[in-house]
Amino acid sequence: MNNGTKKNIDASIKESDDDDIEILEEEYKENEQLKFDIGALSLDSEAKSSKTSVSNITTPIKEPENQGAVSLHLLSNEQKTPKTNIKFSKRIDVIEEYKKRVADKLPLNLVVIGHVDAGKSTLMGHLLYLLGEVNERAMRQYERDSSKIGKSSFAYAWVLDETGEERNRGITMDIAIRKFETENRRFTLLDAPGHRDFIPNMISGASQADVSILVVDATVGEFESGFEANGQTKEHALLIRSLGVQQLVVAVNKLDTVKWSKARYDEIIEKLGAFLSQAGFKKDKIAYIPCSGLTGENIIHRSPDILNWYSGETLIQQIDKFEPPTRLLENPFRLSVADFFKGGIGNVSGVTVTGRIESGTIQTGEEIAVIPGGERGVVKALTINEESSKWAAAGDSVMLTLTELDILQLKIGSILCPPSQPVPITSHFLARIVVFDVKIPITRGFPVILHRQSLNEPANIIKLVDIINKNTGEIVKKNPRHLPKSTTATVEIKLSNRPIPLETFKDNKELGRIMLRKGGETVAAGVVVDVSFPKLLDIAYDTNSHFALYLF
Ligand SMILES: Nc1nc2c(ncn2[C@@H]2O[C@H](COP(=O)(O)OP(=O)(O)OP(=O)(O)O)[C@@H](O)[C@H]2O)c(=O)[nH]1
Repeated sequence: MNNGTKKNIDASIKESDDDDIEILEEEYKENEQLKFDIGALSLDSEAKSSKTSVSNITTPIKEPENQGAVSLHLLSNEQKTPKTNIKFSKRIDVIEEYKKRVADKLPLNLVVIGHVDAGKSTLMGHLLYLLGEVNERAMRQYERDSSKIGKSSFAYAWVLDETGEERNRGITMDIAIRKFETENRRFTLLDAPGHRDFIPNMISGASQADVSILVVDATVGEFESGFEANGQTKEHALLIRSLGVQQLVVAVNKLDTVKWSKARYDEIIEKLGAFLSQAGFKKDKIAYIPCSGLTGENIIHRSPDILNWYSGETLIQQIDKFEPPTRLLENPFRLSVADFFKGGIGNVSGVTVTGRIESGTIQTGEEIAVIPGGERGVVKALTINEESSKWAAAGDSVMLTLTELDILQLKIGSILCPPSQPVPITSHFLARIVVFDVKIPITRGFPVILHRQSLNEPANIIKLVDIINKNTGEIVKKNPRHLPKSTTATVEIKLSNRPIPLETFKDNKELGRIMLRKGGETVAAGVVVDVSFPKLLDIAYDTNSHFALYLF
């Protein structure tokens, strides 16, 4: 294991706690050797992969046809076992450059979540305005235009809700991205839609986040409807925790509607606190801020006669305290494609891909492969948050213009990676999941939509392997017939239409997280344990040619 990889693993160990979702991650930390043993399904994939020499030999990896019937498919060993200890002869020492960049202010991706109409866009729009990110003229224009259509209360929300449809409907539909800085942090703000119809967009945005603001509406009845079974407060909080977000600021918003009542504030934080601990947030990683996005109270300033019972931080002071996340800088480069289009950045022609770098680094001039497919392209231009750059690193949301690449080879959710270190693709894998508040228990064959970053694909839970005691990690039942709510379990999942790029959590904690949804509700979240399914068949295996024959 190289030092960088070890550092990443150590850091993720430090972050762990002992809650439901954390239990999944615990499995990995007990394992310095990175051996993995799940009951009868014992394997030692890291040991195997570390023996694999990573050569320059690369094989175009073709996406196999639909797996309705049994089909034979060739994969290279390299694809199966990406390794991290490769030295690139890069022109720029990106890790050094990255250190210089963050020495000044730490970059963080911040997602704002919460039930529909909790006031997310208004709060963040107002915050951007108070920070000087929206100029006076534009703000006055928003006020005039919103009042013209009888929606003057939405003026601050319009800073973020930019499309006509969003403004007319008064709801956020897609993720809005803005930048702002506090004294010690440089934020990329992702404003997520609260409406349940747009949860896939919310997942896509939240999967890019390091930290989060959860906005709750303090209005009598509104907090309650966001918090009940069908409300998005709980679902969003569970989703972001499952996506690896550990630090949370809860904005107890619209306190103006309850006359700045301390009793109401206390009631809300008590109810939420109990739930958030269950959802896996550590108490010392959650901060509660009383505020009003509409009046601006306690965003940057506080009037002592309004919140006279509160002496804590303002919203800005609190978010300035978010801690730096662990970036997988030394892992192989991985970018999950969030979107793509024909045309390039500036004068460069080509195909442009947007997404977040999940791990590793990239610089202009480098060659990448698109998985699945194996199509190659060369990075000709790149921007980080719309600013031109020669390089980018894990955690950056980027646009890459690629030349020599056929746009037809791109799909949302494809992974860009170095041709010598391709991400595995799989249509059948083993995962450890936590079952959410499901009405009907999960049974064998259960159909789901699998989410991984921006990718969503139909799949089935084809085998319930075991149920695990969430406190001890021990297997309490093998081959269960069903998985009721709150169970932690190991399951086999099979993609219905096509194989997808996926990595185990221990190889890449960003690409190794999945979310399972059904009928518009999130039914489970978890981590990928093994992607080398079905097991290698001894039909043909030629160690010299670096090829293994797999049966899908
Ligand atoms: N009284 C009061 N109203 C607020 C406050 N914040 C937002 N609102 C109002 O609540 C409504 C919804 O606000 P938005 O900011 O669009 O809510 P949202 O959470 O972004 O909505 P979605 O993104 O669609 O989920 C608007 O009418 C706002 O003016 C507040 O602090 N006090």
